[in-house]
Amino acid sequence: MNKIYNPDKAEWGTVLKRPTQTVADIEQTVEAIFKEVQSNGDATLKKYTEKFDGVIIENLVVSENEIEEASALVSQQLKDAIQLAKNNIEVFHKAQKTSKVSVETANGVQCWQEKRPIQKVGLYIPGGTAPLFSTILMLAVPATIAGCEELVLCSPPNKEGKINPAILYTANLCGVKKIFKVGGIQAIASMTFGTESIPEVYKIFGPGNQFVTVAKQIATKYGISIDMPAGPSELLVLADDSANAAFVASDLLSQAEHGIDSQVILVSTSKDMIDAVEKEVEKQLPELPRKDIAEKAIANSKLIYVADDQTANDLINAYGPEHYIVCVENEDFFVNNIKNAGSVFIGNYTPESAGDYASGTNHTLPTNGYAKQYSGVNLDSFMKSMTFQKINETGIKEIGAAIEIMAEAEGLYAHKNAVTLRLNSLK
Ligand SMILES: NC(=O)c1ccc[n+]([C@@H]2O[C@H](COP(=O)([O-])OP(=O)(O)OC[C@H]3O[C@@H](n4cnc5c(N)ncnc54)[C@H](O)[C@@H]3O)[C@@H](O)[C@H]2O)c1
Ligand SMILES: N[C@H](CO)Cc1c[nH]c[nH+]1
Ligand SMILES: [Zn+2]
Repeated sequence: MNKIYNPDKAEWGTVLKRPTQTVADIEQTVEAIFKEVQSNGDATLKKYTEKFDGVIIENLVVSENEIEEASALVSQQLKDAIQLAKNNIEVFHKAQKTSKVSVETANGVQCWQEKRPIQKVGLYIPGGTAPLFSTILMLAVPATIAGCEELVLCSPPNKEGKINPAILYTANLCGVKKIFKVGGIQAIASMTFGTESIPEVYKIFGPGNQFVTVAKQIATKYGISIDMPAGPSELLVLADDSANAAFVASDLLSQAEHGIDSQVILVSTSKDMIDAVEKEVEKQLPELPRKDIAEKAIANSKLIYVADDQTANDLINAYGPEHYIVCVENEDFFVNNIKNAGSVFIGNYTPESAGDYASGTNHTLPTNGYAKQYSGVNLDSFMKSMTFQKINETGIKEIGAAIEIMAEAEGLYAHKNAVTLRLNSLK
C-alpha cells in the first residue's frame, strides 16, 4: 500500500477511484455476445465457454449423476459447515418476512399491499478463480423462503468441463434442480433470452467479475431485472488505536484475495494504526496461497489518514463501500451516521468473512459505489409488492366526485365516465 493519503474533499473522487472497468468499457463485447446468444443459443454458449473458460462443453446441463458424484466428493466436515451457515441464513432471511399492510383509506375504500414471489429467477454463481458455493446459500435460501417457483443456476465450468463439487452439493442441498455449466457474459445472456437448454428468467441475481456485472446491467435493456451491480469485492475498514492491527490487516487481505480488481481501503485518525496495519499486511500477505492476486488488489488500495471523525464519516459516505468494518471507540457515532454501505461489521471480533459465510446476513452486495442507491440481496429482492383495493357503494360515493373532477381536469373523460356511470346507478 505504502503511500498514506490525506486527501482534501475535492480529491476524494480521484483518490478513491475504483479500479474496475465501466459499462462503457465492456458494453460492446457484452452486446455482441448477447446478440449471438439471442440468435444461436447453445452453440454460442459453447463457443464462448471454449474461448473464455478454455474448455469444450458437450452438454451444458448438469446431470443427476454429476450431482451424486459431487456429494461423495465433499467432506462431512464441509457439509456440516455448509449446514450451519444455511441454518443461520435461513433464520435471518425468514425474519425478514413482513405481514400484509391493509387500511381503510376512506369509508368503504379498503386498500392493501401483499408480496408475491418472482416466479422465475436466475442465480449466477461465480467460479472463475474460486468456486463460491457460499453464494448459492445467499441466493437459493431467500428465493426458496420467498416461494420462487423456478430457480435456474449458472456457473462456469473448470478446465475439465465440470462444476466444482461443493457448488453442486450446495445447489442440491438448497433444492436447485436446473444447473448449467456456463459462466460470464454468456451465462447472463442465456438467462436473459433463454436457449435450447437454458430457460429464460424474470430476474437475475448474483455477484461476479466486471464482465458478469456489466452483462447484468445490459440485461436490463432486454426487459430483465437484476438484484444490483454486485461486482469486484471491496472493503473499507475504519480503525483507531482500539483496533487490533493484525485483525484489520487480515480483513483487508480477505477481500483483496478475491480478484486483482478488488479494492480495500483503510481509514484512520491514527498514523500509528496505519503504520501498524501496513506492517501486518506485509507480514501476512506472503503466507497466502492467493498472494499474487491479493498483492495486485493491494496495489489498487489506499491508506487514508483523516484529521477527525466527521471527515472520516463524510469520506466513507462519499465512497459507499460494499463492506464497512467499524473498529473504533466512537463506534456509535459511525454506526448511527453511515448512510451508504452494503453491509456493516462492528468491533474487533466481527470479521468480514463472517458475513461472507455464516453469520446469516447476505453477501451479495452492491459494489462500485452503488450502495448509495441499492440494497444488498434480501428476502424482498425475490418478491414484488402488489396492491389491492376493494371499494363498496359507500366508498365510491365518498371518493367518486373527486375522481370525476380530477379526470376532467386532465381531459380524460373516459376515466370520469367510469365513475359517473357507477354513481348514477346508485341514485
Ligand atoms: N459484490 C458481491 O456481492 C460479490 C460476492 C462474491 C464475489 N464477488 C466478486 O465476484 C467475482 C468473481 O470473479 P471470477 O472471475 O472469479 O468469477 P466469475 O464467475 O464472476 O467470472 C468468470 C467468467 O468471466 C468470464 N471472463 C473471464 N475473462 C473474460 C474476458 N476477458 N472477457 C469476457 N469474459 C471473460 C468467463 O466467461 C468466466 O467464466 C470477484 O470479482 C469477486 O470479488 C462479488
Ligand atoms: N466477499 C464476497 C462478497 O464481496 C463474498 C464471498 C464469498 N466467498 C467469500 N467471499
Ligand atoms: Zn469474500
